Amino acid sequence: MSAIDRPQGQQTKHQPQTYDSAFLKACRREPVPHTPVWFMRQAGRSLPEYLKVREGIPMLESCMRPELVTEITLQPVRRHKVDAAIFFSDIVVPLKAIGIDLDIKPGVGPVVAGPVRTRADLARLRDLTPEDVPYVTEAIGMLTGELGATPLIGFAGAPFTLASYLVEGGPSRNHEHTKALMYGDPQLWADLLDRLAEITSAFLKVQIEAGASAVQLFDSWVGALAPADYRRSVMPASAKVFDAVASYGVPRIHFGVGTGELLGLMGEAGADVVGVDWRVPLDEAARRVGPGKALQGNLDPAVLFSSREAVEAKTDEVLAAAKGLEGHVFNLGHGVLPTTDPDALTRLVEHVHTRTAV
Ligand SMILES: Cc1c2[nH]c(c1CCC(=O)O)Cc1[nH]c(c(CCC(=O)O)c1C)Cc1[nH]c(c(CCC(=O)O)c1C)Cc1[nH]c(c(C)c1CCC(=O)O)C2
Repeated sequence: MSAIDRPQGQQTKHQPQTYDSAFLKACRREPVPHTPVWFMRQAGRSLPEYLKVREGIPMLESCMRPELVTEITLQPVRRHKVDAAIFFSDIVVPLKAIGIDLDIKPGVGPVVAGPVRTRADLARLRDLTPEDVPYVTEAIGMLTGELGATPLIGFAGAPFTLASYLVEGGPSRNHEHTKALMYGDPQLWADLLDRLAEITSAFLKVQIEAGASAVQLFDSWVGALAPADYRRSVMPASAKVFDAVASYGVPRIHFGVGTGELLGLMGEAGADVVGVDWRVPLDEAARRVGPGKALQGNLDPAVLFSSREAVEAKTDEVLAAAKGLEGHVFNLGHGVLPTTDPDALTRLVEHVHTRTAV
């Protein structure tokens, strides 16, 4: 029996009242009253109310203010009536919390002052404890009170994607330093990923213990790897993260971009729900992932810039491909693009709910 099949999460401080939500039911592959919907990056620049409260506050600082985090996390739930909230934070927050000198530059992304490329650099990655991120525990406590029956999704960056930022020193198209380390010094690479798996596991545990009802592990850039390299050099670390949180019984979602060839392995790593970008239709994704897993996805976020009719037609295509799935959580194939019309997102939620209502 896998952790997710257990009748009720054991230490469900994580909100027993969310247990019967459509989102958690779909993750558990149980029948749902309608297909649940949430959007990666649903909080953020597409919302005028977000831009207003963030004015003059740097991104990382905003992640450390529990009241602001609570407000920003709730904004898309209020506006769009999505079926789940995602905690407002960033994948580099735990790295910052253990003392890595980094910043999030607007329009660029995370930038690391001293890249991690040697064994001496690795020693800078110390363990994360709950005391390093008190603002996370505090914000989630506030949020679960406000959210009631709506589940909160906690998240973290997967070891490969975090390593890519640390080794490159910032965002990268080709991940050349990262791959140089992975192929050139496999032992140092394995040790780095293992260290990151421990930090990531600790960060997810903090969120679950504070009240998150599900977690998503973002391996956004792992689609840069071939399956054999993924299996050898990445999967053990990602599997370690999934194992570390298995006993909580909360659904574990795994997502990456351009991962069509990796979907089966990403499921095998230990996910209960596999996220799919828009490049592979969900029926084909289900064949690649195999039985016993739910899928999440997968409308191309750029489709939201087309006409209402076109958005509905493309959404219906996604829903048709999802018809026979054991469990489906509707989402975009990647994050909401910053210039998306928020009304298009609200209409999309309503459309999916109406079309799939039983
Ligand atoms: C790769 C990655 C990062 N961060 C994240 C990922 C994985 C998801 C993905 O694949 O997109 C995860 C993330 N980052 C943020 C969230 C918030 C929750 C949500 O989804 O609503 C989540 C889930 C807030 C954020 N994280 C960031 C913003 C934008 C900063 C701002 O609003 O000023 C937000 C809302 C900054 C960030 N942080 C990162 C990037 C690439 C950027 C964008 C840089 C830019 O275009 O300005 C690293």
